[in-house]
Amino acid sequence: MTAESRPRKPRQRSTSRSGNAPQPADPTRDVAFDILCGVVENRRMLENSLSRAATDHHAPPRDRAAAHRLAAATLRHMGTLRTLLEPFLRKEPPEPVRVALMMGCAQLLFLETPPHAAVGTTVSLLRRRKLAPFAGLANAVLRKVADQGPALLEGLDQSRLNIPQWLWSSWNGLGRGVPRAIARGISHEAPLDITLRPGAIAPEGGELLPNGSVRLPAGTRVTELPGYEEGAFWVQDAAATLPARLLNAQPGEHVADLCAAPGGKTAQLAATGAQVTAVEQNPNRLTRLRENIARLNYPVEVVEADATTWKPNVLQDAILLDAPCSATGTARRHPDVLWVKRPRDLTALVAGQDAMLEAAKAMLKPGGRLVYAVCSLQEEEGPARARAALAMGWQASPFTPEELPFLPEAITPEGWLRTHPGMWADKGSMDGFFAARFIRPAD
Ligand SMILES: C[S@@+](CC[C@H](N)C(=O)[O-])C[C@H]1O[C@@H](n2cnc3c(N)ncnc32)[C@H](O)[C@@H]1O
Repeated sequence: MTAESRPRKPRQRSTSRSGNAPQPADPTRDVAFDILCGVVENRRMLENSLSRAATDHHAPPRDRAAAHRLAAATLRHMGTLRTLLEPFLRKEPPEPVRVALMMGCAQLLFLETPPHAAVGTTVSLLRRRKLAPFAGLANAVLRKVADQGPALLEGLDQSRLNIPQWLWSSWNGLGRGVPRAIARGISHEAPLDITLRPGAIAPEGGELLPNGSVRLPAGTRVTELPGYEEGAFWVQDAAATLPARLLNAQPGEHVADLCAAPGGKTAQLAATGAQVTAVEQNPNRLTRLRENIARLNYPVEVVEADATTWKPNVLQDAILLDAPCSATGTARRHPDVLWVKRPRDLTALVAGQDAMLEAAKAMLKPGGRLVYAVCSLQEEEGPARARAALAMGWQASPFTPEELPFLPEAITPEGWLRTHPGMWADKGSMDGFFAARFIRPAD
């Protein structure tokens, strides 16, 4: 039974102003509901709503984590849930009511919540949120879904329904069958991947992946693993380890990590013995980066700066540019990305990526190496940026399959890296990354 499916003991009671009986408090579902309304109604990213909602509802860490998983499960199956509910709704309900119904359905169909709990808590939620007139509808609809839902699911093309049309079409360019493979990869909660500090011992129960990452079951709380406080490892998806690996930093080299927070790639670079400078602009993320580097105790210089204007004291031997992007490659960990991002968001992101590619030239020694990386599946942010870099005067330095002997299929004919959530399907999948390597030509 998952954390969010456990029947909860009412801790306090809140009285609805609609004149109904007092409703039991349920911070898990209150927080999940707020997160989902933020995504669906305001295109707000899950992480941006979570802290505020958890504070508003006085949700302790356990409820916060359960709310996160419940909201993520609803978002992961949202296309399916909308379609499945359609025949049970004679009139279009207000969007918050639909959100509550989808959350109830997700519990019934994907989280093994007992029907009485899924139905009862949804009815209570609507009453707490001044949506009491829809409580009867929710009761009737969710009871029907509990009965008929599993059979109805079998007739639905869930992979197709759970991916917005514009993303599905954009992924067709990745190859025949790839959009469906990606959709399948996204449909499961992602496991926890960690990268071990050299010489550290893997926590018990972890699976060693071919790239050296250690994979733990979804829902594992990283801070509770032995070795976390001592800095024995850091959180990093298996695919996210590849760009820094392909930069091939050497002991003593000056290496800049542009756009560094929360610092997974910074840690990888520091572990090689290179002299690493981590550049990050966002103050909140900078704090996380500093905390992570302090926990890992690596001698990294952390700089608060804009990567488009930062000037290093010495020209660098190598640069990793992990540019801000649409993050569509991380949809299995952040399914809100699917419903928050729009095609028009790409314009500003692409302009920023080009500005960083241009600026990085002046930071590097002639002959120095640059790896450009994005956790995006979008052509505009990947191959198109690699071509733009060549037009800016960068010289191509293609990756070879021999550099990734455990994943040669991720190296494209152009010598770029392309991973996606359809890869390593038998092992629990991986995030989508694009990377390309360049050399700064001699002047
Ligand atoms: C994809 S994330 C980096 C992930 C990181 N490299 C890692 O492996 O943990 C992109 C980061 O770029 C930062 N960023 C965005 N614009 C920036 C800029 N102009 N200069 C420096 N950092 C920037 C964001 O705050 C964010 O932390």
